[in-house]
Amino acid sequence: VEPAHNHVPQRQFNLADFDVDYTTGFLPARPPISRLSAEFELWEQALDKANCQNSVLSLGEDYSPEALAKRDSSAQWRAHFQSAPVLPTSSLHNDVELLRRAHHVLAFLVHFYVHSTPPTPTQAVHIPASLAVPLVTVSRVLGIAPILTFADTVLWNYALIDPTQPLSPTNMRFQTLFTGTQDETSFYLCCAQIELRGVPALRAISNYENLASIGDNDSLAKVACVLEDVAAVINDLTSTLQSVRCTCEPSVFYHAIRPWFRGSDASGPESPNWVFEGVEDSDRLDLSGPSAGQSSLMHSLDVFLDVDHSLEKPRLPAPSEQNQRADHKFMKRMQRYMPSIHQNFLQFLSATPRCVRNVARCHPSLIDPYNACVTALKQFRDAHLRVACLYVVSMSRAAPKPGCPVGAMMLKMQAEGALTCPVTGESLKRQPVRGTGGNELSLLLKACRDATTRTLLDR
Ligand code: HEM
Repeated sequence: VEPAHNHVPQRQFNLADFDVDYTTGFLPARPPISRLSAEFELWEQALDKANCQNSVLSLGEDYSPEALAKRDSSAQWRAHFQSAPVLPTSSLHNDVELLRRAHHVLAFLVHFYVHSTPPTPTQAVHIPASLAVPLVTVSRVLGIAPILTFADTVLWNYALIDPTQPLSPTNMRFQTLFTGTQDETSFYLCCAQIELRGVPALRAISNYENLASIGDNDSLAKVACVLEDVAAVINDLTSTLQSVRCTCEPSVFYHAIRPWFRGSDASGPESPNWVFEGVEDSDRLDLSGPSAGQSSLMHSLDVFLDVDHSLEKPRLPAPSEQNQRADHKFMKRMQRYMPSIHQNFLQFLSATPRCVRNVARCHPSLIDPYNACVTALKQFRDAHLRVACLYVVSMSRAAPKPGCPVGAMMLKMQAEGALTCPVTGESLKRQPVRGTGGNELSLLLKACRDATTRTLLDR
């Protein structure tokens, strides 16, 4: 019996059906809109006050004199939402660009609201209904989690520097920033550059899916070309990822930018969840912070190559004890933080009748090109582990730099033998280093890397 993948595909694979553009990929081809209509000025004006060089807000966990000087203006900014009306959103529901802008604005406002509040770790953070209800409503229409996502910070956050020129890494800026630093811009830019460089891989995958048949020499040569193109893209993604080190300072990332990203679960399972006032079942919402782990491009590469992060398929070498302790559901869960149409894209891709790993297994000439792709992705994850270690793990262990009052205060307290910080109440015991989604970081990243290695085929 001929394998199923040899037959003419029953389905056309069309990127455009999934709102994936042939030149900009998962980034919208039309630049995201920059303001909602007048009826939503309540939100837009609040964002204006938070999103500028002289923002009225400061990080609640920052006890520097400059931050303390903004405590009153921060409190006033937040108080405004406690008495603000719950604006109806139905006028946005038929326009995906307006819905995305609303999600972007509201999700940034929620993070500004939560993280400008001085922390009280034993008490739940309450998000007022004026923010919580419209955010949950527009999120349900978009089919995306009601929190700041990779889409809000990168995909739906760009603007063209010169609107007469096409989108490119040198012709983009970002509309909303927590810190206004060049480091934050560079971090989003690195992610956007990866999305753009990934587009030829998406086109190659779509060409593969649409090949009339697979089996004859001509079609096998075409599959080998697809795999070579995808491997070249992944190698470039690794260089782009590493280039972030030149433009984004680890201490700025760790101490000034990343605290704004923290989601409801960032301090681990025991910390109280955020409460969305006016929302039923608020405790069942998906509320992890934004992560490039939500990049549909990276998931597309995994799905195309059949990387099994869930440890469901029999692969060798068997997962280590450490791999088994990691959160196997992380990558699957991150898909809920993508726009639903991109989730559908991944589902469609994963349901392919011609999984390229199976095809390569049946055709020895494809094993090397296939393994070269998987090796490139494994090398991306090795490089990513080093970046995450430099920006997160080492920063969490390093003595704080001068000018980092939060870290300095915590160290002083620790030296004096205190178990909890008297100001924030935070435990001073050494905690496992967690990702923005609350996962134990190195366990998770190594498990993702090792799942990639297990995808390699034997020669
Ligand atoms: C300074 C740069 C970066 C740092 C510090 C960093 C850090 C992290 C951390 C802490 C995680 C754990 C999951 C979580 O968010 O909770 C993670 C996951 C992830 N990140 Fe990054 N990241 C960086 C840049 C990027 C870029 C540019 C990409 C590519 C788009 C990327 C792709 C991923 C992916 C795909 C995951 C899921 C785990 C995996 O697939 O290995 N990261 N990252």
